[in-house]
Amino acid sequence: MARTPLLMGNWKMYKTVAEARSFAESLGQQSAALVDGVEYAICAPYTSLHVLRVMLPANVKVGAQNVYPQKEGAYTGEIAPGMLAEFGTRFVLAGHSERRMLFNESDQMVNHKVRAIAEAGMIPVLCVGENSSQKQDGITKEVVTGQVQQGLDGLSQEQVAQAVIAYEPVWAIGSGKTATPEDAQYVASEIRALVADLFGAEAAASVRILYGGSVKPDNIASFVREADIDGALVGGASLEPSSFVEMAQALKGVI
Ligand SMILES: O=C(CO)COP(=O)(O)O
Repeated sequence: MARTPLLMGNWKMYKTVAEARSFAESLGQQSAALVDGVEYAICAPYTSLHVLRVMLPANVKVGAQNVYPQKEGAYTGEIAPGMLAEFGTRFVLAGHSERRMLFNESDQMVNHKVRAIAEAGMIPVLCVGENSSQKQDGITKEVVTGQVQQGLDGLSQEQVAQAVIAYEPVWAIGSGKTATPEDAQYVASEIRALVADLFGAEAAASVRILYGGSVKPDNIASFVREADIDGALVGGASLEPSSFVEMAQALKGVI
């Protein structure tokens, strides 16, 4: 497969700097178990980005979970893309369902963030997914492709080729329930087909699509084995170095 698989943790609002340091130390001790041929990343709270950048093994990249889409200005409490890029942040999440729901982020705001992240030279991770009532109504494809179309609007073909899209069904997040690999593959294939329509075949062949939602060491391989799923965005199971390493090991057979 031409696309490098990506195992990405999303720590959400967990871990102090001291806890992040001890995670990085522990992962460093086990770094030989991080199989080659996979790209690794941890999206951490802003406060832990620096310690992770300094202490994580070299093959584990640092990501942020949010950003404000302005270069600078009177935006009390916000963080600009350039501030993240300055010390080596590689990925930034945009449009995670928790931000869409709890902080009322619209598709338009998500799109501004995606553009600002790409313009600052980092890789946007556009998060999309249907909620349970949308799933029951049978409109998963419409919801997800709508979010992707609006989220990527205005990016260049090259920026889309570099980007990451995370398909996370809202009902699967933190619930212990997952999509079936077949359903996740179907949605991922629809996302890739839409990217091909909007940005061309080359961008569609390069963009990485992750599955997220209750991914664990014992189920990650079943998703990443699917043709259009290039990795996983993992919440709870990314918090312990041991389960992060177990997920890396589980990918051995499927890359
Ligand atoms: O929201 C998620 C990652 O962004 C998924 O969280 P869980 O892996 O804890 O279900």
